[in-house]
Amino acid sequence: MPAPAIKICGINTSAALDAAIAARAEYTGLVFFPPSPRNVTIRDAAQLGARNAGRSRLVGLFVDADDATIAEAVTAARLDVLQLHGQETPARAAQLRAQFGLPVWKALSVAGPDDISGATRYAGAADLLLFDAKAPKGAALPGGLGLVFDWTLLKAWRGPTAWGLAGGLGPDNVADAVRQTGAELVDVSSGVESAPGVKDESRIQAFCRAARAA
Ligand SMILES: O=C(O)c1ccccc1N[C@@H]1O[C@H](COP(=O)(O)O)[C@@H](O)[C@H]1O
Repeated sequence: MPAPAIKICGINTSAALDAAIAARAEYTGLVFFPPSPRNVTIRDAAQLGARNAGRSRLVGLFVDADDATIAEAVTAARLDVLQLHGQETPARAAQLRAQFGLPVWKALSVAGPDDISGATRYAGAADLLLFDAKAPKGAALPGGLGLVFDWTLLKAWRGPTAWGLAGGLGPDNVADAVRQTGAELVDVSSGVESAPGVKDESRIQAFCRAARAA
């Protein structure tokens, strides 16, 4: 089984970006969602994009954002990928892909078997599906909560679209997650932090090492 690609999300400082790149994460993520403790301003995003300078593929995370918000972020940070983490429909995903000419990753909340089977509706609209745990009703954020879902549900996944695993991953469970699911990509945010929004360099390194050793 090939090692999964790795995305470290919620990068909001130069030190965190450098740590993710040093640990050879293929993707780094910037959160453009003001309620998140990981939210970056356009000014931060521009600085991080310039510092990244193509060393990792930069993913912009949006939650039901409008076109102007996405356009400003794409330009400022020189984003490589759009991650849609809200209620975006297949039509909206396809429209954003065409409009910005960038790959689109659609995050899907998983709580039961229907959430896996329903993902096929994004075939042809999204370039990658990111299966994440469903946030509880009333949660402040739709992701980044450190919640794990039942990975055995993924055994039923039969779609044609590339996919990745997110939700409650960390240095201690990522190898098991990869072995159990065969995920092509793993995505982590809170599991490599010392506090919400504060990335921990040693946890980033441990996560990447464990994911590759799976
Ligand atoms: O990280 C956030 O603050 C965030 C905000 C809004 C939507 C998604 C968010 N994070 C993404 O959620 C998953 C799982 O995160 P975690 O590893 O369980 O903390 C991941 O894709 C994050 O990028």
